[in-house]
Amino acid sequence: MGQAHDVDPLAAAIAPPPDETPAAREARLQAEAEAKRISESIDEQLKTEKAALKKKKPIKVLLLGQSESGKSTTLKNFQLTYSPKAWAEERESWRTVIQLNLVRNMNTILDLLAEEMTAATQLHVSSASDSSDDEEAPIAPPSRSDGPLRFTDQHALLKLRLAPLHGLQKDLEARLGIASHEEKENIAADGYYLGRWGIHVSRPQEAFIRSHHAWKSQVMAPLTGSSQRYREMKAREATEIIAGCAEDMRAIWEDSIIQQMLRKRKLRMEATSGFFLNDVERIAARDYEPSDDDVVRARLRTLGVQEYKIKFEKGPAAGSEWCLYDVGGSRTQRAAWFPYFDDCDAIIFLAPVNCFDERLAEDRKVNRLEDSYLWWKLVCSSKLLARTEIILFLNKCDLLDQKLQSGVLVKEHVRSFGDRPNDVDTVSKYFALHFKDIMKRNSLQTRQFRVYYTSVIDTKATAVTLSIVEEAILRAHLVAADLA
Ligand SMILES: Nc1nc2c(ncn2[C@@H]2O[C@H](COP(=O)(O)OP(=O)(O)OP(=O)(O)O)[C@@H](O)[C@H]2O)c(=O)[nH]1
Ligand SMILES: [Mg+2]
Repeated sequence: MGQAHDVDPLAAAIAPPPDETPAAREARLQAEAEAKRISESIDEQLKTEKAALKKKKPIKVLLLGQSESGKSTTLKNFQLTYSPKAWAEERESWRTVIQLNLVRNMNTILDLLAEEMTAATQLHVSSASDSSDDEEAPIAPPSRSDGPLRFTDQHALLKLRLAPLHGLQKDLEARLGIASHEEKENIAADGYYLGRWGIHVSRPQEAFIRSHHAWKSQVMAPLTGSSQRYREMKAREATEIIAGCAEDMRAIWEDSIIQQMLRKRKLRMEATSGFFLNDVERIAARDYEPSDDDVVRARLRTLGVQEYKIKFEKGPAAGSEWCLYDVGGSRTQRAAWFPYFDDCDAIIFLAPVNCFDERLAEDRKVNRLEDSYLWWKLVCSSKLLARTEIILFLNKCDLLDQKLQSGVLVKEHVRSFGDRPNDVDTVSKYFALHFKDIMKRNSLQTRQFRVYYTSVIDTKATAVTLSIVEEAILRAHLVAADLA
């Protein structure tokens, strides 16, 4: 009885008949082998289809790095290099942003001028000690070691004539759907210190975008009837005001007392984001068309995470679609990065190397280079990114070069640098070694350290870098698909 229970009914059902002839056995074995072959080929096909599907999925690339590291500028380089038709179609929409950048540059100077002129008059009236508490001041107060600024009536006149630019700034922001006063606490805390000698001068408040679709459609989307006429009228009005102010803007910018004032305030306008004052004449022309370089240099802060789909028109990835995610880089926005780590093919991490002597406005105790190291470590050690390709752009090498040439010594800010030569090559390689070391220590599995020394406002050089990066990302995507 016990034995009867041990017989497997299925095995019994498929077992060959006890009286099977050799010919029948041969036929059965052949049929079984054929069935196995078909089953294996179906499995193989399923695997290939799954991999093909994964390969077809858009490649996802995340651009990470602190604010003003150059993420949005890198994204623009991707668009310019790989999607030139779409880029050309959008170029026009950047005119308003560039006008806004220029007007804001000038208003920064006018605000300082107003402050200095008031201070100069007060100096005559009273010798009362003004507060030296500059923590909250948007721009550093005048340094007392500089000589007095000898303003003339001409300065007062220019200031008066350029007064309409304040209203125009608001108008342009409104046209772009920009909320420059919204979330003021974030914005106010988001100015870096541009002090040439490490003295902390925060940059003027910036406007930001929530959605690139939104602002582009504000200036580009076809409208009808009175809305379209109103928009065209506002655009013409802005162009006219700027054209009318062009000469005065140039006069202010080139004025020696104004330059002295900026030096005194330790504000290097040329190093600030979205600087266009050297191009006043060109941009203020009524028929101004933004050049590729202008668009690449135009500055709009990113808020949140912006998704860009780029259809590659050329290169090894031609025909494929990539999803690039451009994120806001200030500290308050970094929590929004994490959900995008999942299912991401590659990360391009931007670290500005010129900022070794600057501090975060969000936290004035934190050095900007240290902040990059910290977030690089977080990215390298993330479990979700364990198999993601990570590429490092040590960016703003051009500004690093300028800073070193102006006499800033790295060893005074990064003690471990010691007595190495204070040149751009040695300094950037030294920083790269540190990033490499962090990656090695913190990656969950061995990964290749891919580093590029970039100045992403140089579109030609960046196109070359991107072609190498493109291949690496493509390869990583295919390998990941085959492993899926
Ligand atoms: N000189 C120089 N300027 C650069 C370089 N990269 C970016 N910039 C400028 O730096 C400013 C900030 O660049 P963005 O690309 O807007 O910075 P971001 O990382 O997107 O900043 P958030 O949107 O605030 O996170 C812009 O005005 C750029 O033109 C560079 O390599 N060299
Ligand atoms: Mg950005």
